[in-house]
Amino acid sequence: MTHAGTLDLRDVTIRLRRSGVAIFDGLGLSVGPGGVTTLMGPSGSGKSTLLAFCGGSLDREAFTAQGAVLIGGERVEALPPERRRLGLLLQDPLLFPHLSVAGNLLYGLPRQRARGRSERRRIVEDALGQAGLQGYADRDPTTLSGGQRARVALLRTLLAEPRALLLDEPFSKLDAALREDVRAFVFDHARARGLPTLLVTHDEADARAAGGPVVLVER
Ligand SMILES: Nc1ncnc2c1ncn2[C@@H]1O[C@H](COP(=O)(O)OP(=O)(O)OP(=O)(O)O)[C@@H](O)[C@H]1O
Repeated sequence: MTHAGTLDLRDVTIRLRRSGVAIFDGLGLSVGPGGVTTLMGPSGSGKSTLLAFCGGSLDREAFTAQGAVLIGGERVEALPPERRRLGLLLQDPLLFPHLSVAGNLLYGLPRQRARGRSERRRIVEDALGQAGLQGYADRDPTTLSGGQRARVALLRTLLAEPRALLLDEPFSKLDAALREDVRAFVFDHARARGLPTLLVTHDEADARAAGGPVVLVER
């Protein structure tokens, strides 16, 4: 199933509440279906803050924010995070330790998709097969390697059928070889599904692999 659309930010201004300093002032950007836009900039320049604004998890006690976030033309900035249908991946893949790999994968699955036990099993096996993780359904996620956890976290995000991806340094803890594999896996999926993707990274190789425009965020 594809969820083609664009991710647009319009006239986004985010200020530190205490000082009134603007971290972003009238920012606009547009990511097309399957495109990846990379945000780069020094530590503290506001990259994660911008993703939090898009995803609906901005700390409103610390920041004030104005502007629009549109997914496929629909304004979402006033919706609660779970209704924005954005896939967020962070540096540390957060898998639920009390659930199996299959339990983690099925966690965000839209209810109408997984009717019976065998259907759910098929969805899990298909997803694991795509990621080279056949046979991992019943594993305890705490026994997986970093790269395997990263893949499971990505599969879980994709199975939840997001309309766009927000990636906050999701490759930075992986060693070089694995990093290339997981990166290709993420970008290939984003392209194949037509998902617009915003990537935060400090790594120029990530930006090159993403292939899209790079936005430099200044302090
Ligand atoms: N909860 C908070 N309360 C007050 N200030 C905050 C809070 N979170 C972040 N900041 C400030 O907002 C600015 C932007 O931080 P942010 O984490 O978005 O930067 P970043 O570019 O993602 O940095 P890094 O590359 O280190 O992850 C920084 O000046 C930071 O100190």
